[in-house]
Amino acid sequence: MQLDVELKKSFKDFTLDVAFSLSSPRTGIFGPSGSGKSTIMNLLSGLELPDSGFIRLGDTVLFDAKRKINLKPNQRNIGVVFQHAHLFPHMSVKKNLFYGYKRIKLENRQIDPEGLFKVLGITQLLSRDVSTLSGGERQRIALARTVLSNPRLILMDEPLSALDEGHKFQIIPYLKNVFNNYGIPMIFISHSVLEMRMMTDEVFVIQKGRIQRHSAAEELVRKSWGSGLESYVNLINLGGATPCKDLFRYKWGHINFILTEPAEGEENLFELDSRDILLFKRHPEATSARNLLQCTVTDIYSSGNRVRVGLACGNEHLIAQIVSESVRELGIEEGAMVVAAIKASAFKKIF
Ligand SMILES: Nc1ncnc2c1ncn2[C@@H]1O[C@H](COP(=O)(O)OP(=O)(O)OP(=O)(O)O)[C@@H](O)[C@H]1O
Repeated sequence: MQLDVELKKSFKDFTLDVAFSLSSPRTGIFGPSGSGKSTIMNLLSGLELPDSGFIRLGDTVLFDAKRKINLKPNQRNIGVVFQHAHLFPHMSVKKNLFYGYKRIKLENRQIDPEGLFKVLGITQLLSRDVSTLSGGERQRIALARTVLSNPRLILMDEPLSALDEGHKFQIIPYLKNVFNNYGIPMIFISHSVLEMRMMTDEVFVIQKGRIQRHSAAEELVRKSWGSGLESYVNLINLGGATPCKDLFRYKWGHINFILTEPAEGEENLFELDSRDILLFKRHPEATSARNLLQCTVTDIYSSGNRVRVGLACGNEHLIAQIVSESVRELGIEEGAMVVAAIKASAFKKIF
């Protein structure tokens, strides 16, 4: 699916002026509060009228100021998930879900509801009253309702920001499942670097109504010193574990990791704080760290007295954060060989 956009919109004290084309089906729009993220969503979905420009989705022109084309929101076939799930409070989950579905033309009902409910893990919630649901459950219902309308594109406007950290991480696998199962392209808005990294492949960075940068999500995170993140967090997807004495062995490419945490199923996402990776020039003689990896330094980013060191361990990549004094002492430069030491307890399970 191709989306090409060129839009201008002025409010009293703010002007949005953006032009972009999506090349990835999982794209993020990232920027600080007031930068114009929601305005872009509102223009794309047809809730706001642009002053000028065009929006093309595949071969359909949704808006073209010059040609005076402006499809109504319900003609655009774009689904929107907002920060707060707008559900009918007096109806059951099932009634909420089928309220819109029944109004969809038969030929457009291409999503099997039962299958979708399984993918989103909401089958057991169907008879519940909406008022009894948690925030994360409500967002999954809102997403199900959007997907049932069989949209060509889903816009997610800060869908996780109203959730606490625990619920946020619980819902992310469901969002990914929907994407993996139905392949509906999505634009994900957030000012969280971590969410960008987990939910998107490429990111448009917007500031003061203009697109400042277009980069891979991973690149954004690696360079996001100024975003308030104290340190970089490595996200590591590991399969099932085998017990190893009283610890657990996981495979990561050709590497074996020893962790304190057991696996739950065949997909386990762990975070590893870049500050929890110690670097040595040579293999240390004796250490309490259970994981010692021979790595090549690939990148070095400095900010003040802190330095992020990109490491290649075979085909896998990690980022360590050390202080600039250590960089000098260890003679760390691109291409240098180092040994990374990681404690078994440094891996924290997200889901
Ligand atoms: N209808 C409107 N009338 C006047 N000003 C508006 C209107 N909608 C948005 N704005 C202004 O446009 C600017 C961008 O708003 P927008 O909601 O797009 O930002 P955002 O990046 O989504 O912010 P946040 O992350 O806080 O939601 C803000 O200064 C906002 O006050």
